[in-house]
Amino acid sequence: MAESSLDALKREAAEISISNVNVSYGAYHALKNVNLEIKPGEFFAFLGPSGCGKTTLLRLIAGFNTAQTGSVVIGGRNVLTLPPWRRDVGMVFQSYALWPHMTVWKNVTFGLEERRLSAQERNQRAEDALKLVGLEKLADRKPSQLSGGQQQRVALARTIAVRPTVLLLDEPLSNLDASLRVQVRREILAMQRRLGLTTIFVTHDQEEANTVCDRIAVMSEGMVQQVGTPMELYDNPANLFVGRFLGTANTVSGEIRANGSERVFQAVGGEVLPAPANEEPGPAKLFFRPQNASLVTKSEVASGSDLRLSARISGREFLGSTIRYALKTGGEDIFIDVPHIGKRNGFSEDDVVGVQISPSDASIFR
Ligand SMILES: Nc1ncnc2c1ncn2[C@@H]1O[C@H](COP(=O)(O)OP(=O)(O)OP(=O)(O)O)[C@@H](O)[C@H]1O
Repeated sequence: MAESSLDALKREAAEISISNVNVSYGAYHALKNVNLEIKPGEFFAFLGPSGCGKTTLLRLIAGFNTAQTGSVVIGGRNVLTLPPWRRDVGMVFQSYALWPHMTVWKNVTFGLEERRLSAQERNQRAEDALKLVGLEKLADRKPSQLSGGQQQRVALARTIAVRPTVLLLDEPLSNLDASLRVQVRREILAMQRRLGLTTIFVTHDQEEANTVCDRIAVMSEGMVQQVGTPMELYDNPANLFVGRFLGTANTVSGEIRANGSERVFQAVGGEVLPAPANEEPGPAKLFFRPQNASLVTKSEVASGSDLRLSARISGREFLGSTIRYALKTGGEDIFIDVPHIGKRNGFSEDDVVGVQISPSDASIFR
């Protein structure tokens, strides 16, 4: 498709600014003082477990929920008092919400008919939107004659045809099977990039958020826990919740103790490791990722400033390029991934080993 054919669909990308938002359903406090800045043209995710408030926040931006306090500013306008149809926001629902008795073409053009557009403009937008999602040849079909992935694309085309300044996607891939999910998420990303449209994607699947989004807000219990790029969140989680939600995490329970002006981490199993001098004494957890530690034989000495735990191997899984060892340290289970290189056999069950972690790859959380 020629680049110029997208002109009918393009708008200037809008910035979204969410400040001090609180939403309650009766006595239930669903969003607690949410603040977020989403940049023009950004592909942004609300990521978190079921019930954390993602959909509530998305519906608030769309105009289907009301807030007790705060503001939602889109492209410089506070939209909280505006009805959904005056917000210039397009939303794609998990269920697609297509009209079953209408053809694909009619589904896409229906929303344009109420707007004061010429027939030529309406047709141009519908044609461009269907081309953009690759469905121009199926315009005469009814939704029941389409696959789930195709229905999802019709829902996208219908939303894009109204030229929103912001695109909101509520778990758009959850009704698709695994291989189609990967394909459609790539298509959504390609479409988002071509239109340069500020987009918010709601998902509970961290892989989905990591692969398509520029930045992610990780949410839990109605609060934004951390905002960052996928790599920032994975490598530098702000707390245990974010660390655990974004991938396999090892935690070792213990306590920060003062040793003169120095601090140590005393693991529940008894081992004592150096800790950053600014840590307050008290219960704590040592956190690190399975691939950020190495295994050494019991007699090997820890190198440089590495932290070192003693552990016993309780199991191993051969994953091809890596071996994932399960270990027990002081009664707790941890996992260490070791690259499988050549034909080395590695460690065996019941071996007592040293687990070495560079201090820069470990965090102390409370
Ligand atoms: N209309 C409502 N009345 C009362 N409680 C509600 C209502 N809608 C949502 N809730 C509650 O608010 C909380 C947040 O719901 P929300 O749908 O925003 O979560 P979510 O993170 O999108 O979850 P999911 O991934 O399961 O869709 C949940 O505990 C939910 O039960």
